[in-house]
Amino acid sequence: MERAASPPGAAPGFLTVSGAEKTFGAARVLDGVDLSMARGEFVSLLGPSGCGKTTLLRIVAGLMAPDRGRVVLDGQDITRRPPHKRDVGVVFQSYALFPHLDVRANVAFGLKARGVPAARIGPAVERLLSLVRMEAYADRSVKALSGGQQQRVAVARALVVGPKLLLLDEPFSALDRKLREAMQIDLKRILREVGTTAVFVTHDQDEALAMSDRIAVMAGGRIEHLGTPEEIYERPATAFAFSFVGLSTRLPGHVSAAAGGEVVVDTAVGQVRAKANFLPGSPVLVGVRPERMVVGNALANRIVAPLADVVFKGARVQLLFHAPEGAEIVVEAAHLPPGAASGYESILSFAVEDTLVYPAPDALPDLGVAA
Ligand SMILES: Nc1ncnc2c1ncn2[C@@H]1O[C@H](COP(=O)(O)OP(=O)(O)OP(=O)(O)O)[C@@H](O)[C@H]1O
Repeated sequence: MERAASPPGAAPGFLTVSGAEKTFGAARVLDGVDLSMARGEFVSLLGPSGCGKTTLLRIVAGLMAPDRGRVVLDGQDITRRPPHKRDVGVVFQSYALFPHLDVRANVAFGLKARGVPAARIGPAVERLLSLVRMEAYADRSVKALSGGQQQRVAVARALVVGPKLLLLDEPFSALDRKLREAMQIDLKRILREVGTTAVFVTHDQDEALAMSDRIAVMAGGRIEHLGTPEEIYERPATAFAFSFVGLSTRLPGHVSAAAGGEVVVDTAVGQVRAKANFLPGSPVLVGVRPERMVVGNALANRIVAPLADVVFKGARVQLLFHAPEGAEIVVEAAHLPPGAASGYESILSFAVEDTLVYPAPDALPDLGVAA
């Protein structure tokens, strides 16, 4: 997977949000958020509807003041600075272009407003139009553009003034899937070329995994895990992050033995071992990714469950097994096991190292409205 890497040796701290809190009435929407980003980095805020992503973005943009906390950009405390004095560009889901202006005038707008001489505006606008591949549409009214084209113009308009930071709030959510994927690749290329630091709000985990240097998984006004896509997927820090990102098997259980950094967990479908530290008797949630589980007894942890359903995914198949108490076991395999049919009792196995264990949430995590 190719990602725009942060410049070598770049330390976090180009953008720092510390202790951000925001309450609306009785609702605490941000509950002490800390976020530190390196120059040139692309970070996605990922989480279910209402978790506070947009509120955090608006605080960084200066469109809303935090009740507590600070925002520092490139060494300057901008917490109380108005939006237009922050050097921050914003692209929203709705394109918010000026409908009475053509594409070129929309992109030129920010430079004109800053009193940049006309001789410098022309080349800057042409460069941005070429970057977003909209040169051929420069004279067209923005009303005569498709959604994807309008969003390209919105990105060009935000970048033309050379902001230190670009904030994007679900910019592709109105686009169909194919166009959205094309725009993701394009935006990555554009930001790499300009080297702009960006914060990207999405509730679409595939989008976050595909685009980000790091992802901040948010829930209930907090960042649950901030890490690279690989870290977030392979070693999520919390049961929520594990459950929200990717498909997963989640089995409730109790620790029956613990020694030397390893635990044994009793689940409704069998005993499993994992590398973790919990006291015996602790209620836990065992987690396994679908591609880490195999049909058959090849690996050390073995459970038995009946096959409930098969979902063909083209090159792969997803096998769904039922565990008691409503838990579902998901296995991704290259092909259907011979003789597999609904109700077929199977041994499923997975490695001790691939078995994740979390403190049992009060209830299985509420994933909100996923993409
Ligand atoms: N100005 C406001 N006044 C009152 N409540 C607000 C205000 N802005 C946001 N909220 C509430 O704060 C919570 C978090 O909103 P926010 O827009 O940050 O969530 P989000 O994670 O971006 O969700 P979504 O993906 O649905 O946009 C929501 O419950 C929302 O209703």
